[in-house]
Amino acid sequence: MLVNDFGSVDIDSLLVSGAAGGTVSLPGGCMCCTTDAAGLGDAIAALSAPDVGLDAILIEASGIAEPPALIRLVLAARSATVSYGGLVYVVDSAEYLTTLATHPSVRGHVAVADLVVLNKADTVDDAESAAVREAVRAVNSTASVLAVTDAAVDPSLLFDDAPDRPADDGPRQLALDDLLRDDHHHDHLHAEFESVSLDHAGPVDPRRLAAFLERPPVGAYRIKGTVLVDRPGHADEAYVIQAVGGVVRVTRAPWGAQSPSTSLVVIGSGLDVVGADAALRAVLGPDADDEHGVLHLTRHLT
Ligand SMILES: Nc1nc2c(ncn2[C@@H]2O[C@H](COP(=O)(O)OP(=O)(O)OP(=O)(O)O)[C@@H](O)[C@H]2O)c(=O)[nH]1
Repeated sequence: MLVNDFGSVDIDSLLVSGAAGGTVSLPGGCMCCTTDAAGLGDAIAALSAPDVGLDAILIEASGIAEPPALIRLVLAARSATVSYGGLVYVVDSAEYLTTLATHPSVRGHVAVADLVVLNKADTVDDAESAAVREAVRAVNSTASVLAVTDAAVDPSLLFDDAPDRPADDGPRQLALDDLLRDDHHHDHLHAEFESVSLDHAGPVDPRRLAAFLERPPVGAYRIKGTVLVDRPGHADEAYVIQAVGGVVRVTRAPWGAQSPSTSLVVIGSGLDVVGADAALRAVLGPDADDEHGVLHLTRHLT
């Protein structure tokens, strides 16, 4: 976790104690005012080295940080081992409308969020809750919006299970897959989210898939999967898709034991499941006369 607190940037050395080198410090003050992404980029690069073994890096911005600037810094830090995981904005349901009146700039923060968590749902009645949701929707018509108590968000909305680890690999930091596994053993105290999936033996239309990923359905948080692009020179390996809030990452991977096919899932909250399902199915193809359409997908290759 990278914590950005009012001008001084510190990484809690305990939280990254398993990381190579222990603590990484970011000189230069508040991330939102940093004109040069090097400090943050270097820290993200150090933390994402495969031997460090972190599953995810969470940057907690202070209340005054500028989310658009933070997104730019994180996007600039993308690499073969780092992809953008989305901007989550946590709202105090009881205070949000008052805060909007006193700090109108909050609208600009909510506007760029990929997931808006309406926390403290237990402190508002249905009418207040609906008014908060409407105020969020007024500035952000596409984000996932999830009302919760105690900020209890199902981690599967945000992350995938990590690849299998050895069953007993000794003392180490708690990993996200431990959390996910553990979570499945409990009653779901957190709000439910929706998902829509597609498994198809055939290929996609790459131009339509790219458009779908770049402009995801309302309420979608992330889209992932592997797809077959049935064009000469493209079908020999899978295209592996990850997208959050229109930020698309595409890589190639061997089919291995899997026969070439298409498998996609859209995960979100406030998702129009029927509409998202129809939009997802509409990416199947390909259009026979669109030989250059694949460029719309390959331009996202990393
Ligand atoms: N009733 C209620 N109280 C909550 C909920 N979530 C958090 N709180 C309380 O709100 C207070 C603030 O919670 P924190 O987790 O410290 O919030 P924070 O945003 O991290 O605060 P900072 O340290 O200022 O960044 C605590 O007293 C929590 O117990 C909720 O869903 N319902």
